[in-house]
Amino acid sequence: MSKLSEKEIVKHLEKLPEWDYEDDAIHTEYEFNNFKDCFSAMSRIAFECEALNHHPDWSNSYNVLNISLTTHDAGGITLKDIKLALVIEGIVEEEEEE
Ligand SMILES: C[C@H](O)[C@H](O)[C@H]1CNC2=NC(N)=NC(=O)C2=N1
Repeated sequence: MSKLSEKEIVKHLEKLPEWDYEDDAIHTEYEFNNFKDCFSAMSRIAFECEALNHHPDWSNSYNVLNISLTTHDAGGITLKDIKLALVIEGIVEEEEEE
């Protein structure tokens, strides 16, 4: 899969207002009510990543989750990153509503 142009990335990020684009990756940070909710979201995201065979660079500190997405094989941002970010948004939205 080839990497997206900067113009294409900016266009896709219109659907992902909480995500920033920097250094050939897209980034966001989530703050949950507590560690349990954060880890629960991480667990659900992990299974989706496996299903998509596309994995995040992420870090967790107590109730905060930082996620960066890039396609290592392509050396930049591809549709796989946009798709996974949309899936992650859906999971986090559900997690926050529970
Ligand atoms: C063989 C290669 O590692 C796999 O196709 C997948 C695994 N998960 C991946 N995840 C991400 N973010 N980028 C990749 O290029 C990638 N490649």
